[in-house]
Amino acid sequence: MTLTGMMLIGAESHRGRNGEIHAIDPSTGAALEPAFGGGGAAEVDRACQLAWDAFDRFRETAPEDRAVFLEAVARNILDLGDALIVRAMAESGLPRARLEGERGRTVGQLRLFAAVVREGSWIGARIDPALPERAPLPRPDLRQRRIPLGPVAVFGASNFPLAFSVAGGDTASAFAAGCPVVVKAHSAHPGTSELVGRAVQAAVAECGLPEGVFSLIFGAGSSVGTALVADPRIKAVGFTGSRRGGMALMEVAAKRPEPIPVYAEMSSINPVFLLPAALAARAEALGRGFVASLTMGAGQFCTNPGILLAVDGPDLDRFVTAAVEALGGSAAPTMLTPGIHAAFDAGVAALAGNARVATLARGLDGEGPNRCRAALFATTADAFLDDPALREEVFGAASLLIRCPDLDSLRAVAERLDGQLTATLQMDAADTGAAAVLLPTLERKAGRILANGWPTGVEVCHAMVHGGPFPATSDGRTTSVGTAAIERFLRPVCYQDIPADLLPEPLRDGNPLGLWRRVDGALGRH
Ligand SMILES: NC(=O)C1=CN([C@@H]2O[C@H](COP(=O)(O)OP(=O)(O)OC[C@H]3O[C@@H](n4cnc5c(N)ncnc54)[C@H](O)[C@@H]3O)[C@@H](O)[C@H]2O)C=CC1
Ligand SMILES: O=C(O)CCC(=O)C(=O)O
Repeated sequence: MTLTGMMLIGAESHRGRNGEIHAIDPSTGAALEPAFGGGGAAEVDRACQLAWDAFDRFRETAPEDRAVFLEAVARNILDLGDALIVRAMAESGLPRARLEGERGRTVGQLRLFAAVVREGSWIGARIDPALPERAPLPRPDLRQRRIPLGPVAVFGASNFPLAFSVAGGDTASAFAAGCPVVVKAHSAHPGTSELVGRAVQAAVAECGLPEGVFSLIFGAGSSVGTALVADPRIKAVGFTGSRRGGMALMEVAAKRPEPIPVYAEMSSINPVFLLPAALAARAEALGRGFVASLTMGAGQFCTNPGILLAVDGPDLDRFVTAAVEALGGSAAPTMLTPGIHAAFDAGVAALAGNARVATLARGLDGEGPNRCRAALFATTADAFLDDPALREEVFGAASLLIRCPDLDSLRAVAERLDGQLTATLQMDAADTGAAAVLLPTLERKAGRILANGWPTGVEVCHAMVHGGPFPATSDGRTTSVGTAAIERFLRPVCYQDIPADLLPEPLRDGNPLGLWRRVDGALGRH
């Protein structure tokens, strides 16, 4: 498929006239063809109107039809073949194996949501039949189901050009819920976005859905994103990116005459607790495992292990020796964009220049622009507690070890952490007591707590939580990965004494869709 540089507004291709966006190959710094025309208020207005016009029909599609649509998107993405991978490699600097894996995850995610839609428990059907004889007052007939919120604005993330972008988790879960989607493409990978966007657009047509189910808009700067979130026909937002960007969009959403939810996944430093018995038993292996997790993908994961906490002593020194050796030999991969590289270098320079922070190791330097030289720093618990700057995310392969005098101090540091996507315990059986003391704190701080693994690598499944209290996300009640992500785009409606022939199918007597329903309190397929 030849790239056109055009936006996709419903069924049409449309060239934007608000400036030009060129992808940059971060490994060379060269601009890639074609130029993508930026959108503006007119394109946002048209896409939102089409999405609104599509909403009532799309939301009432039968579960089977919506599932078939999600599967068609997955199939069309695969049908793009190697051209998609080649373009994504050029635009992101990410290696082939990583992008092929990410494509598998993206397609798997769409198919998983198709299965969720068919299974139907997301509808949340509840029926409390009327009790006309109840004294002192009769109970009316009450039936509840969940309906989609309305058109959703999705912001593609730079660091996952497939799995968190045009047809990524936000889009898949919004479609599954029955929401039309207007995507604001990330300017770092416009070609990848157009290719995937065309795969979605074709699936909409193949499935006979209204064209407004999907649109894709380009735009440099903040105006397209702001206009999209401000548009009254948009009813929710999915975002993965910087804290500054997420907060700006939350503000736009909150200031609307009708405020809307923004599900923004923003910044996390993902503490790893190296507990004493685990350190004593396997300090060297932990050091190497940590560096592998830290440096994977140039550390460009929001789940990257950005701080380590441990009680100071000889076992921690063994860990440091192993980590320093591994990190000192780590190659310098290309980062996603010149901006992300510059932000990484600035964050590393700030840590290196902090008088209370020691530089333990730097990775190898590399040829060419935008290389990520990994970095490991150390500080004390007191310094960490005193200096809020040490709690900020440095996006990329940089981490800070906090040497604590004892377990009480380690817990005090944990108490002062901001909200996190993950918290990791490296522990042996003899650490169970220390872990039990930390656990309530970690539950309050993080969306996912792991033992004896590393936080990078998020399984797409039913039990996953990829979320957490602010600032990890704007709404810690939800997840952006896994099937529970559908919950973000639904709200309950109760039908009281509504005549049977007006009731939506999921709530009709006889359970025509064969759903799991809670009838008079009892859950069953009735
Ligand atoms: N926590 C995470 O998962 C991630 C964090 N980042 C952080 O974000 C930094 C910049 O990377 P980007 O991926 O470009 O993220 P970004 O937050 O700058 O941009 C993401 C998207 O939001 C839009 N946007 C940003 N600010 C906006 C505003 N004020 N109004 C309207 N739209 C706005 C952008 O146009 C883009 O489409 C990185 O250096 C890193 O620190 C980046 C990727 C993932
Ligand atoms: O590691 C993953 O699979 C997800 C990470 C993520 O959401 C991110 O880096 O933005």
